[in-house]
Amino acid sequence: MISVDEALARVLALASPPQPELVSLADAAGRALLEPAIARLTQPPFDAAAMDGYALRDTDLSQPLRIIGESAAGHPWQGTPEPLTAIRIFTGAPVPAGYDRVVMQEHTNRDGDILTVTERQTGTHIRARGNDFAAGDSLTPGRRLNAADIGLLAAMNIPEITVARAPRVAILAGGDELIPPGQTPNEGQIISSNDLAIAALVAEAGGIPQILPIARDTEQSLRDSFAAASNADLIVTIGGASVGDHDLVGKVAADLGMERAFYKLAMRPGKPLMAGMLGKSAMLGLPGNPVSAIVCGTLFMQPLIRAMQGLPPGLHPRRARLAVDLGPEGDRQHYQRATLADGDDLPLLTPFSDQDSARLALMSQADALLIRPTHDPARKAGEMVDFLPLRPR
Ligand SMILES: Nc1nc2c(c(=O)[nH]1)N[C@H]1C(S)=C(S)[C@@H](COP(=O)(O)OP(=O)(O)OC[C@H]3O[C@@H](n4cnc5c(N)ncnc54)[C@H](O)[C@@H]3O)O[C@H]1N2
Ligand code: MOO
Repeated sequence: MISVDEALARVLALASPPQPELVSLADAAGRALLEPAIARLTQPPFDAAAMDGYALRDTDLSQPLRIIGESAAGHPWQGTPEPLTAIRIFTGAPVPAGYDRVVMQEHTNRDGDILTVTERQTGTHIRARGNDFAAGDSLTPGRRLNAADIGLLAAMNIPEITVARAPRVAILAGGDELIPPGQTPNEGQIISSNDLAIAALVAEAGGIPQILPIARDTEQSLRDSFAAASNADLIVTIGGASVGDHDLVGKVAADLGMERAFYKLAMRPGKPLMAGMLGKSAMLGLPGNPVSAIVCGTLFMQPLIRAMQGLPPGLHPRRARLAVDLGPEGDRQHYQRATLADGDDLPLLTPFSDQDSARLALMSQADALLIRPTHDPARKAGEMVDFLPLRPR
C-alpha cells in the first residue's frame, strides 16, 4: 500500500488546470484569484490628515497661529499657505502643500481665529500619498479572497477580477440501506449522512457540490449515477469501496474505463480510498464509514478541489503536546480524532480512547486530527506531536 504523502501527490496530479472566469467584486468573496489584480490608482491619492485638528508648519509649533481656512474630506482647501497660520482640517482631508504637521484638536486651544498648541506629540498625523499602495501594485494570484482582499481590490478601483471557475463536484452516495434525512427508516435502513457532510466540505473548499440521488447496490444503478455525473470536474463516490460482495464502485468504475491512480493506502481511517480519472472527470472513491469519508474528504478531496482553483493544498499541521500516554502504531498512518485545550507552551491534545470510524458524534466533537506516523512508537504524555486543526479556535 502507498503512503499518505504518495497518495496525496497522485490525487493532486489529477487536477485539471484552473479555468478563468470574470466576476464582479460583489461575487468574489471566497473565490480563488487567478490573475494578478493591478491597482489602477494610488492610495491615499494625496497626503491625508489622520486626525481631526489643525494643519500647520512644524517650525511654527510654539507660536500663536492664525486660522485661515478649512480642509474637509472631499473639500480640499484651495488657498495659499502663509507662515504663522493653521488650517482647520478633518480626518481624511488633503493636507495643503506648505503644511507638514497635523495637531489633534485635543492638543490645541482655540480663541476665535487664534490657535495655540498646548501639547507636543511626536508623529505628524499625516498619511503620506501612496503609503497604502501605489498604482501598478498587484495582488498576487493563488489566494482565496477574504473580506480584506475584496476591500483592497475595491480601493484599487478594480470592479471585476479573474478568478478560477468553481469546480463542479458530483457526490454519489450508494447503498441499499440508505434513505435521505427526514424519512422514517424501515428495519435495516439508516439515514444517508455522508453525502451532506461531503457536500459541506466541497463548499468549504470552494467547489459547487451536486448531490446525486442515492444509488442502489446494483451495477446498473451505479452506471446510471456515473452517467448523471459525467459533466462534473470531480466525481466523489461514497461507500462501496471495500471488498464486500456489494462493494461495486471499483468494478463499475473500471468497466466504464476508469484510469486508476491508486486503490488503498496505508492510512487509518480511510484504507480503501480509490482515485483516478473517469473520462474527463477526476474521481475519488471515499470509504463509506462516516468518519473515514470525512477524514479522506479533508485530507484528499479538499486539497484536490483547491488545486483545481490554482490554490495550495491548504493542509497546515501544527504542534501540540500529548495530554495522555499512547500505545505504539502499526503499518498505517493514523489520524486520531482529538480535542484541544490550552497548554503552557503548546496546545494540549487528547485523542478519544475510541477511534471507531463509524462514530460521527465523536468526529463532530473533535477539534483536531492527531497525526501518528506508521510504526510510531509508544508516546508519553507531554511529548510533542503533530496535528491538523479541524475548526478555528
Ligand atoms: N473484509 C474487510 N472488510 C472491510 C475492510 C477490509 O479491509 N476487509 N475495510 C473496512 C474499512 S477500513 C472500511 S473504511 C470500510 C469501507 O467500506 P465501504 O467503502 O465499502 O463502505 P460501505 O460498506 O458501503 O459502508 C460502510 C459503512 O458506512 C455506512 N455508510 C455508507 N454510506 C453512507 C452514507 N452515505 N451515509 C451514512 N453512512 C453510510 C454503511 O451503512 C456502513 O455501515 O470497510 C471495512 N470492511
Ligand atoms: O480504513 Mo476504515 O476507514 O478504518 O473504517
